[in-house]
This record gives sequence, C-alpha cells and structure tokens, in this order.
Amino acid sequence: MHFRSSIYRERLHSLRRVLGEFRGGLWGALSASQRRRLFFVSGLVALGAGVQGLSPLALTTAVDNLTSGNLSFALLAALAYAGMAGTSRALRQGVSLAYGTVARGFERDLYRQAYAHALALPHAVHLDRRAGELARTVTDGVRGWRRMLDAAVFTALPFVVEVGTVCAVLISAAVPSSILGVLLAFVLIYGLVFHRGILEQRGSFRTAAKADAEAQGVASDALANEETVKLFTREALVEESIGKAFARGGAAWDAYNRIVAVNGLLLSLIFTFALGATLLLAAREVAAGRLSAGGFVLVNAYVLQVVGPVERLGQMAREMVQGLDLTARLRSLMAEPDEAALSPGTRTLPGQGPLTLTIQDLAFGYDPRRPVLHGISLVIPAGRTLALVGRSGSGKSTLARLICSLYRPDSGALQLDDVPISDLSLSALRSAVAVVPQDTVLLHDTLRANLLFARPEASEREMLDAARVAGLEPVVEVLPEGWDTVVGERGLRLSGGEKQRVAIARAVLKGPRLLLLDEATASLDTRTEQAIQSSLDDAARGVTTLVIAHRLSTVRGADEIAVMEEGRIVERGRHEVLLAAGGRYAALWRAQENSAVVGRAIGRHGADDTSLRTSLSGLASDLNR
Ligand SMILES: Nc1ncnc2c1ncn2[C@@H]1O[C@H](COP(=O)(O)OP(=O)(O)OP(=O)(O)O)[C@@H](O)[C@H]1O
Repeated sequence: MHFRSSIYRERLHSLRRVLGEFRGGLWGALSASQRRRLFFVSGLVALGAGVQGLSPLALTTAVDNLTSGNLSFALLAALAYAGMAGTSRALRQGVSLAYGTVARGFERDLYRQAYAHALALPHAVHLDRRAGELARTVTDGVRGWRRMLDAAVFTALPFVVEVGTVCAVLISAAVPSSILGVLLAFVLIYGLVFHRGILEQRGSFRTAAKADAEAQGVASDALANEETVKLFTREALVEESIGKAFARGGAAWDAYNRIVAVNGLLLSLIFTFALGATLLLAAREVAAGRLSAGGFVLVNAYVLQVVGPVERLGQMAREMVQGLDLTARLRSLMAEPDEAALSPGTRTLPGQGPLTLTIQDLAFGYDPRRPVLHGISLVIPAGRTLALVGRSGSGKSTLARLICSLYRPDSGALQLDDVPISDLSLSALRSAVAVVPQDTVLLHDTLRANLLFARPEASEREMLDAARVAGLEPVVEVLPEGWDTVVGERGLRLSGGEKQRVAIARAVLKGPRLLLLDEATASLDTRTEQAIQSSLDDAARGVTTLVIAHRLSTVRGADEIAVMEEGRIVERGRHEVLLAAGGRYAALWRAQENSAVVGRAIGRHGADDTSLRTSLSGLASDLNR
C-alpha cells in the first residue's frame, strides 16, 4: 500500500513538473495574440460541450410533449434538439480552423527554440550523437507537445463542462438514485479499467517507439554511408539489416496494438453492460410510473453521452502519456546546458588588428582516461605565423579546437592579447577567429550563399577578392550556373579541393584577427597548392596565423615551426635552424623530400631502375629512423 502510494506521489510529482514545464516552456513561448486566440478557442470548445450536454434535455421535452399530445411544442423542442446538436458540431469545426493557426504557430516556435538550443549545445554533444538523432528528438518532442496541447484543449476542457452539465441535468431532472448509482459505478469502473490499460500500453508504446527510432537510425546511417555501401557492394547486407530493424519495430507495434485492442474490447463489454443495466432500470421506473417516457430517453441519451467524455478522457490520458514519452528526450535535451552556460565569459576583445596568442602549460583529454595534450606552451606574436607539424594523431587539430573553445582545457591557459579565452564571450572569440578545417562541410545552398555565410554584409567586390585569393575563380567559371550553383548536401557536389577553396575564401572574407589553417591545402594538387599558397601567404600577412600542415614544404617560410609528438611540443624554431639541428623535424623533412623524389622518379617515363632503387632505399632508411 505504502509502495503504491509512493508510486502515485511520484507520478503526481512528475505530472506537476511537466505541467510546470508546459506552462513555462510552452505557454511562455506563445505570443500575446496566440494566447488570446487560444482562450477564444477554448471558450468555443467549452460552449460546444455545454450545448452538447444540454441537448438531451430538448429531446426529453420533445418526447414528453409527444406523449402528452402537445404536438406543436414537441416539434419546437425537436427542432431545438437538432439545432443544438448541429451547433455543437459546427462549433467544433469552426474551432478546428482557429485552433490550427494557433497550434501551427506554437509548433513553429517550439521548433525554432529546440533547434536553436540543439545548435548551441557543446560540440562534444553533437559528436556523441548519431546523425539524424537530434532532429528526430526535436520532431518527436514537438509532436508530443502538440498532442498534449490538442488533448488539453479538445478533451480536458469539454470533459469538465460536459460532465458538469450532465450531472446538473440528471440531478435536477430527479432521475432515480438507482440509475444514478449504476451510472456513477459505470464511470468509475470504466475509468479504472482504462487507467490500467493506459499503464499497460505505456511500456509497450515506449518499446515500439524505441524500436522505430533504432530502425530509423540504421536507415539513416546506411544513407550517410551511401558511397561506401556502393563501393563495397554491401547493398544486400545493408538492406537486410534495415529490414530486420524495421521488422523489430513492426513486431513491437503489433504487440502494442494487441494490448490496445484487448483493452478496447474490455471497455466495450463494460459499456454494453452499463447501457443494458441502466435501460433496464429506467424501463422498470417507467413501468412503475416513477419516470416519464422522456426520462427514459434522457437516461439513454446520457449513458451514450457520458461514455463519450469518459472515453475521450481516457484517450486524453493516453495522448498525454504518449505525448509525455515523446517529449521525454526533448525535455532532457532542453535541460542540457548549452555552450554559453558552460563558458560564462562575457568580455569582448578590445582594439582591432592581429592578436597575440599565448598558450601556457595546456593539458587536455577528450576522455579523462586518455590525455591528448600535455603541457603545451606557445606564443604567436601578433601578425606572425606559427606552423604546427607532426605525425597524424599527435594532437594538432585538438589544439586548434581548444583555441576556438569547442572544448575546454583540463588545465593551463589560453590568452588572446591580455584576455584569457575563458573570459571572452563565445561570439567575441569566434568572430575574431577564422578556421579552415580539415574537412569542409558546406551548406546545401549556392556557392554565393556559402561564401557570404562568413560575412553576409560583404560586397560583391570583397567576395570576388576572397575568391581570387582562394583560387576559387577558375572553379566558378566552369560551373554552368556560376555563383548560383547549389553545392549539394554538405557540399558533396564539389571535389575535396574545390570545397577546401570555398573554405579558404570564407576565412579570407571574414577578415579574422587570428587565422587557423588546419591542413587547409591538403586536398589540393601540388600545382594548385603552390598557387594558392602564395595567395594565402599574402592573405595571412599581418594576420596572426596558426598553420597545421603535413606537407612541410608549405610551411618552410613560417616565422616559427613547432613539432608535436604524442601531445607534446618536442622541437621549435625556424626551418633552417630545425634542419641544421638534425632532430625530428629534419627527419620528417628528409622523409618527405625522398618521397617527392620517389614520386618524381616513378612518374618519369623511362626512369632507370637504379635511380628508383636509390630513392626508395633512402626513403626507407629515413622512415625507419
Ligand atoms: N572527438 C574526439 N573524441 C575522442 N578522441 C578524439 C576526438 N578527436 C580526436 N581524438 C583523438 O585525439 C588524438 C589527437 O587527434 P587530433 O585530431 O588532434 O590529431 P592531429 O594531430 O590533428 O591528427 P591529423 O594530423 O591526422 O589530423 C587522436 O588520437 C584522436 O584519436
């Protein structure tokens, strides 16, 4: 008993919490005119329910007047009955129209809020989720809130009004207490059975919805890997796993539908029994002269009518519970702190022009069990270029992500001029920094829109200048629709090198105070790279620049080169100094030189075997060092 009461307390508590969120989140999201409209709609719904509740009275009057021979009054009452039934239906239809506008506005606001929050969540949260999962969470959540709003407006309110009217009429019409007793017992039993059914359905609904979401996840994963699937000819395998995933969803929905059907049958039985019992009792009362024929009709009408609101109330409970389940993931998503909450800095960067980047004793790990960066200290004076080189996985891009505050360091400090990055607002920091990432992802929009995304207010001239620096002009010239070419989802209609040029142009157009180039030219062929490199050098002149590069030839002119190994800076200096030192950098340089020689030797037609062998053995000995 104690156990059950604690369950109910818990449920009441969670219902209160959700209602609080409903009021705060949902109600708060409505504009004043939307609220007024919602009040208006609710008023109409209540009016419709009241008219519906009173209409059997007119029918009763018609029947009583018919039996007493007062034909004209009976006709009037019959007309009133028809009018009331029609009015309540017409009100419902009219209400749907007005409600549609409010509900759509409401959904639009919710979508906007939810996506804005999802976008503001820390980068790591996005990496942890499967593609499409966030969008599904938002869609499900909005559907859930909408269901709850529908249920509240169209069911809860009319239920209260209709049942209130029915009770008032039955009591004032002096319907015998035995009939009222059966009616009350019916409503209670019906309600309890329905409640039990809802609880039973809830678990099954959750299982089915989860199975569905998993199936969708499998399918979108397959679509995201479309190229890989084709190249490995794994269509059959993928089709089978999609089929299995949807079959699991189907089986879960079958189980849910079985429970719904069994409950529905049970409720129909209860209803039939209650209708039979009340009509039997009413007939006996009529026979004994204690109830008029009109009273008999009234009882029949109300048994039929009371079942409507009770059923709708049950449906409402089901809709509310399902709505609650659908919103669960969105509610927890909305409760997750966004980036701004985790980075409470509010300062802005004073002045203009290039910034000095200072990094002191920085340590970081994505996972506390595996540190990635250890004690990194660097300074890039304003307007200078520092190149970060080193093996794959040594932590170069991670450092760039920390500079942009996509992650927060575990210890140590990052500073721009004299301001710690943690003190800066994210928008102040990110509007001063431009990044050309390793993998460029573009918006599914035109080339022009993708470029202007960096600075929407930029003039045509500025846009074209940026495109020239990035070597984008020749790309645009050969495209049939030029700047209006739509680049495809994530920019997939462009080659890797073309996308990289868009990314460079975007960064140049932004006019940053700190430029981060993370293998910005890695996807370009050597000749294009050389052409862009000199333009990039021009663009970077006077801008503080951190260049991450694998091809050392692209950074030999940097003011300083830092070599990273396993999350540590192991060497620093200018190109010539590092070469002369004969350390890690010199080894990397020789290895790349040799591979270039090998490449040239292999590419040269008629290269004699001796020169190829010499180049390969030189490369092998360097790589083995
Ligand atoms: N989001 C992440 N979560 C967990 N570990 C990560 C994440 N991103 C990178 N890592 C790990 O951190 C280490 C450093 O990665 P990082 O991308 O910084 O290396 P990198 O030097 O830029 O490599 P590359 O030259 O190949 O781009 C790698 O071992 C990588 O597996």
